[in-house]
Amino acid sequence: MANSKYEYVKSFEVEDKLMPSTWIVVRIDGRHFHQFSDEHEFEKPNDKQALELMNSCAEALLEEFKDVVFAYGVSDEYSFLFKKTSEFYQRRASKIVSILVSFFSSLYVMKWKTFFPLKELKTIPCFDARAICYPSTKIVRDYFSWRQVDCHINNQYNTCFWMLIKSGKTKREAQDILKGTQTPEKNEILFQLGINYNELPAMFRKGSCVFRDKVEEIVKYNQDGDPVKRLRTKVGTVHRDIIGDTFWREHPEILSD
Ligand SMILES: Nc1nc2c(ncn2[C@@H]2O[C@H](COP(=O)(O)OP(=O)(O)OP(=O)(O)O)[C@@H](O)[C@H]2O)c(=O)[nH]1
Ligand SMILES: [Mg+2]
Repeated sequence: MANSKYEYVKSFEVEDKLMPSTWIVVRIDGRHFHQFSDEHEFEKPNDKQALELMNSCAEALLEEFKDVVFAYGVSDEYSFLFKKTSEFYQRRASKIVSILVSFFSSLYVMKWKTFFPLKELKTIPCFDARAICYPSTKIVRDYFSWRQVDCHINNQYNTCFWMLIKSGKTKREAQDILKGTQTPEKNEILFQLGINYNELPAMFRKGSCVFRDKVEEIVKYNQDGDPVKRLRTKVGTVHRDIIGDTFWREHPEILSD
């Protein structure tokens, strides 16, 4: 197409390429989810269905975008890790961020009825997003450890808080009881209220990890009636410790170059 005299406006668009050969993390976070969770009467402090809806959206996102190799989610947030060599949209930040966050938001609406068949979606779920580049696998792992520590701290506090409320305390009283308490004291408070923190669902305590894994599946049965199996790559969700070495050592393909 011939250049028009208006073509020059394009020169105002700034380049926003993310640094090459770095790990890109896109973190999305629900907008005003404090209010959104109240409006939709999410269970406090954790709503299993709401978290599983988030996980299902993350799984679908990994199915769609093959360069996303891992995701970690907690509460109203999800972090998506692109492989280091990704050339997704020539690494243009605005393209990457906007595509991921709009894809996720649309999925959230589309899947709502599956997870909340009896609840009407009353307000518009909306997410913000940012992209960050990390230069080494150590820092990527520290990033996910940071999110998981946050999950633990918030979950332990919130569980104590809502259990104190259920036991008859006012919000003010619960806040005062928890002020300045460390992990062992919070565990003790929960124990007094009849809860063993370590027995709460792992999804609440550890958050959710989504990635591709090899799973064995039966393709057919042979003449002797024995199953013939093959390995297939499948996106799935687990709730595990990602702080420390174990998880990453068991899944070296996630952080390989
Ligand atoms: N009841 C309930 N609330 C949840 C659950 N997951 C997330 N939330 C709510 O979502 C909030 C997420 O925290 P933030 O992202 O800091 O708060 P926000 O209201 O979304 O604020 P912005 O992200 O700044 O827009 C929590 O504080 C809870 O109020 C859940 O499973 N149950
Ligand atoms: Mg939020």
